[in-house]
Amino acid sequence: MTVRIGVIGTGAIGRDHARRINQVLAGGKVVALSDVNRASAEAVKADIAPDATVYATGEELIAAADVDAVLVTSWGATHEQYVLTAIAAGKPCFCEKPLATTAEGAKRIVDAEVAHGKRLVQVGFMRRYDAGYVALKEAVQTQTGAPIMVHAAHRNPTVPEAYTTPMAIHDTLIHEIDVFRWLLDDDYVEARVTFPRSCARTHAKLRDPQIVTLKTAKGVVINTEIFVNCHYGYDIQCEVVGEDGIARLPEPMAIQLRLGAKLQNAILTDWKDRFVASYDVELQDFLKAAANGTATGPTSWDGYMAAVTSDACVVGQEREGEAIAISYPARPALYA
Ligand SMILES: NC(=O)C1=CN([C@@H]2O[C@H](COP(=O)(O)OP(=O)(O)OC[C@H]3O[C@@H](n4cnc5c(N)ncnc54)[C@H](O)[C@@H]3O)[C@@H](O)[C@H]2O)C=CC1
Ligand SMILES: O=C1[C@@H](O)[C@H](O)[C@@H](O)[C@H](O)[C@H]1O
Repeated sequence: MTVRIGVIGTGAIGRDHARRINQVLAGGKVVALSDVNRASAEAVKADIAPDATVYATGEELIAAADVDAVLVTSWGATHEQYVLTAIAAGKPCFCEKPLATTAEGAKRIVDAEVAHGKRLVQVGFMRRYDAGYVALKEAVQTQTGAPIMVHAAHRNPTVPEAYTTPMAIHDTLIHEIDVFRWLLDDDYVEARVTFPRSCARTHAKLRDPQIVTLKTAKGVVINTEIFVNCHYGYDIQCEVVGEDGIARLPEPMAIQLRLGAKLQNAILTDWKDRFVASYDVELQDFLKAAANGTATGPTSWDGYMAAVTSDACVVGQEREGEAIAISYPARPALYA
């Protein structure tokens, strides 16, 4: 079966996911596009999906009879409305992170999906599909003993002026928040944020870098440095310290050079290149489940837990150094 896909939001990642579905993956075809900037949807139609219909609104796209499943890749603040509409229509929906920009919004999606009674939503936490993280999880579960600490870093070379201090949590750390819950099979109970002096390359609305410390229910302490003007590259680091040993996330494959009296390894500079393979695998997973009218992979509950934790971290930014407690309701059986 070919799953007929509608894409809402055809900017950077929407365009890239449309390309994946039409040119890389099996079992899907982009038949519908929508963007508040119609010219953007028309450009994706011209370049990638010539047979697609361009709709004026995301709601019209979701209602279209020939759309079997939906990709929500618009700005974060608009995700909730489209995911709720897709659930109401009973259509599988892949939603880029964040699932919603508030924990209340994410909870409304959880409640709607639970009321529907079947999984329909996959959240775009692609790191769970990264071969390095999958291998790391295997090592943590089978070799290094019970985890005690995690040391991590999320570094971007630069961010635009519009990127503010809370975005370091909602837009950037959110990947670590999700992937460490999955990696450790654990939940968070506490968050704390500290700021060293800001780096010279940051701007007025951004305190950069920052260090977020999360504590889990099993007592693991996770320290993550978020440094989004690090200048030198896009660098994702993670080391899990266990009872018997230490497991470290592999570096992306790179040719090692012995050149000019130096031993060199190139470092990537763009998140698109770092996680290109995981985006392919996560969307292939979505197409496979959508063909059966359902969804697998990261759940609405995972999106909700990430939103609850993000909110606590943002409070932690406002109350530097203070431990902020994290609490949430019981997990519904749909997400067991
Ligand atoms: N998983 C990952 O690694 C990544 C995820 N993202 C997420 O994907 C989403 C989109 O990010 P980008 O593509 O980088 O942004 P972008 O700004 O390049 O594209 C977003 C598009 O959505 C459109 N849009 C905004 N509001 C809309 C609405 N109400 N209805 C329809 N279209 C609307 C905009 O006109 C724009 O074309 C964000 O939530 C972002 O956090 C982005 C980059 C990487
Ligand atoms: O989701 C992403 C971006 O929105 C975000 O700005 C980057 O920091 C992340 O590494 C990338 O994966």
